[in-house]
Amino acid sequence: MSARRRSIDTVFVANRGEIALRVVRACKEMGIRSVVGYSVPDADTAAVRAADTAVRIGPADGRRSYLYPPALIEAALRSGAQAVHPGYGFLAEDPEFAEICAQNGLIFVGPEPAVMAMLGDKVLARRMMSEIGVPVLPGTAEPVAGDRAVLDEAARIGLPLIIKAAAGGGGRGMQVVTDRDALLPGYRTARVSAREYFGDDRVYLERYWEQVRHVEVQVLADGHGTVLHLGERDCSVQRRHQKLIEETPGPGLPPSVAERLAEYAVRGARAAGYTGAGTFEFLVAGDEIAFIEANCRIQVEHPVTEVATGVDLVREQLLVAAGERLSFGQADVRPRGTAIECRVNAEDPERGFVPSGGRLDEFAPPGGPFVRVDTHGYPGATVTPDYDSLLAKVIVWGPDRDQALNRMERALGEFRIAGAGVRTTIPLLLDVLRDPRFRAGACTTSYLDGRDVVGA
Ligand SMILES: Nc1ncc2cc(-c3cccc4ccccc34)c(N3CC[C@@H](N)C3)nc2n1
Ligand SMILES: [Ca+2]
Repeated sequence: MSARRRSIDTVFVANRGEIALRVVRACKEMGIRSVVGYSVPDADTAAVRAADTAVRIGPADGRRSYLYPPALIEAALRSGAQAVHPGYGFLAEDPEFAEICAQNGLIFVGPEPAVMAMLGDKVLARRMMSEIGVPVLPGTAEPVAGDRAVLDEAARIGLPLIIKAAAGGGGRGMQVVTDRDALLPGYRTARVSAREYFGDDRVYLERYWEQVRHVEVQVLADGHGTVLHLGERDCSVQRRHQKLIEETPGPGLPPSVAERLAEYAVRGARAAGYTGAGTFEFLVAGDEIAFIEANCRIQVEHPVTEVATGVDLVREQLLVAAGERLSFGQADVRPRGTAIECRVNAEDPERGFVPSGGRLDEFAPPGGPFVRVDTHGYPGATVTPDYDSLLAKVIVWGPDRDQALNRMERALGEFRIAGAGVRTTIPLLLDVLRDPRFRAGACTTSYLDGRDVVGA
């Protein structure tokens, strides 16, 4: 069934920070009116300043603003919007919110609610991918229920294993179990975390794969049967499940493995009936691949793919949401060179990465050839640690990885950020960029945990 075309002349942005500004910018370039919803502390942010209009949606507390559908829907309807862009985080992957938008005659910029619900359930997503022949790790076909089941399934799967929330994502609440005695305590902890973080305590087991790389594939699908991939992003350099550096192509990734990853992602998106921009995450070691989860949102690191391919993913999201056919095919997607993103967080690396907001007395992003900075910061802005600590994303392009890395080092060195109490992760990023092991492209997911790196 082909999507019908629906005209969008106003978009309500149900988000904040740099991604809200990113959506506003795409709207401006498309001649679409943008309306940003903001909470009290966000009244004078870059996104509010850039949007055509802005509507206050509630207090600082996310549960009564960015996470509160009645406030968001009411603001969207009052602003005359036909569509709601959820960004990432908050309600971006919440099927109920997508459903509420539809019930109120609003186009939700993302996949259908049922598709989001299926892919957002990690057990269902794993099962679907396995059924269409995509490799997954040994694990449970259902959420585990009860101590006996945990012990039996763990004996079948083997150790080490990882316990994950079925409704989870991004690594939050995961428990890695290396010996049998830690199984039941790990199971209980995982269930408490799952209930606390996601309001759903179902957990499942997977064999834990160490010394792997974390590689995700960007897909883009319209409502007329076209499903494309836009290449991969290596996200192995993370700290406590917070990605620090993302890059394309995957360093040392054999082309045959990259092709298989892309094919698996397209196969999964097509099987799920996916529409819009989505990401399929895999673990990779050598030529071994395992699917782990899918994301139904635009991701923080989407600029890496935009810079390498020249495709504006937010523009494409809005066109697909309006029922348009994609204007290009797979043969037109030709990633070039190397693109790298570093996330600059307002955290203090010297003090355990505690959030370190404050007034930005000095804020001068880098520039020069092939440097892009996506940020909501500006001189005089106050960065509130009320929400997340992401302050800026520095993305660079180079004809090869070495030149891109040199450019990133130069750009980060140029970034001037100062203010009372404001600290950022730039020093840590520079350390990583200068680390010969990172330069050699040999980092696995355990790199920053102090556990070492292995050959690519
Ligand atoms: N069966 C199995 N084995 C190893 C894994 C390794 C990761 C992983 C991926 C990237 C960074 C990590 C840092 C610490 C611990 C784990 C990771 C992982 N993640 C973490 C976040 C989410 N996107 C998927 N799932 C895994 N699953
Ligand atoms: Ca995820």
